[in-house]
Amino acid sequence: MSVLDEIIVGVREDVAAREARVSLAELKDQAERRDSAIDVQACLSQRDAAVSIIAEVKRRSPSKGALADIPDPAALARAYEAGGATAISVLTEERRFGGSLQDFAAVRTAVDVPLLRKDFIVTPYQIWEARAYGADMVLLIVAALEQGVLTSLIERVHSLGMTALVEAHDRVEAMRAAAAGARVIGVNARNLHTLQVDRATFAEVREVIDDSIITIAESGVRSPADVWEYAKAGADAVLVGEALVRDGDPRKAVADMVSITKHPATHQQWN
Ligand SMILES: O=P(O)(O)OC[C@@H](O)[C@@H](O)c1c[nH]c2ccccc12
Repeated sequence: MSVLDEIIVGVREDVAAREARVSLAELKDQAERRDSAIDVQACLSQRDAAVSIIAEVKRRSPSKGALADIPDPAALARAYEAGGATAISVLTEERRFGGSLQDFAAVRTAVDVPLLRKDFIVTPYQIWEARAYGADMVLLIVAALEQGVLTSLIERVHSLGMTALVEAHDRVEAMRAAAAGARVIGVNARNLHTLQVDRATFAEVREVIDDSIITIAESGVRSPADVWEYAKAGADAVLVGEALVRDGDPRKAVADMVSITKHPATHQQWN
C-alpha cells in the first residue's frame, strides 16, 4: 500500500466516526448558516502581484515528521494575514499531519482571508463539513480519486460556491484534473512515491495546462527566491508550509515572499 492509500484508510475511519456523531442533515444546516464562500479564483487572479502566497498551518508530515508545535493556530494565521498572504491553508488530517477541524475553526474566527481545507477528501460529507466550518476552497487529490468520483466531487465543491484546488503530480494527472472540470490546478512538487521534492515538476506539468486555468505551485518553497522561480515558471500562486511554520517570525517570512512578488521586474515580466 502506498503512503497515500494508508492515509486514506485512516481518513475513512475518522470520517465514519464523525458521521456517526454529526449527520449530513445537521452539517447542511450549519453550512446554510455560514456567509457565502469567498470567490478564491477572483482573489488569485488579482493582478497587483505576479504571484499570490497561500500560507499553510502545518504541524507535521509523513515525509518530515514534526515541523512545529503551533500551540495557537489562530495567532499563526493572523501573522500570515498580516504578512500579506492571499489565502491560508489549514491541514485538518489528524493522524499524519496533526491537524484538525478545531484548528480550522480557530483560524476561521481569526482571519478574513479565504481558507483552504487541506485534507484527503474522498466523500461529499467532507465537502459539506468544509463549508459548515466556513471553508472557501477544498483540496481534491487526483491520485486519490477515480475519475468519475473526482468529477462529481469537483461539481459538489463548486455547487456550494467554493473553489476546488485539484492537485496533480504529473502531466497525466493535470489533464485528468482539467477533464474533470478543475478551474484551479495545484502541482505538488513532492513525489508521492519517493516523498522527494523536485521543484522542476511545476514547469513541466504547467505546459499541459490551459492558460484559462489558475495554477498553484505546491511544496518545497524555502525562500523568496523559490517563490520567484515558481512565478517565472507561470504559477499564479505558491503554497508554502514548512518554511513558514519553522520561521520564528512568520509574519515577516510571508511579507518577504509577498514583497518579491511585487518587485518591479517580476511585475513587468508577468503581468
Ligand atoms: O511544507 P511545504 O513543502 O511548503 O508544502 C506545503 C504543501 O504543498 C504540502 O503541505 C502539501 C501539498 N499537497 C498536500 C496534500 C496533502 C497534505 C499536504 C500537502
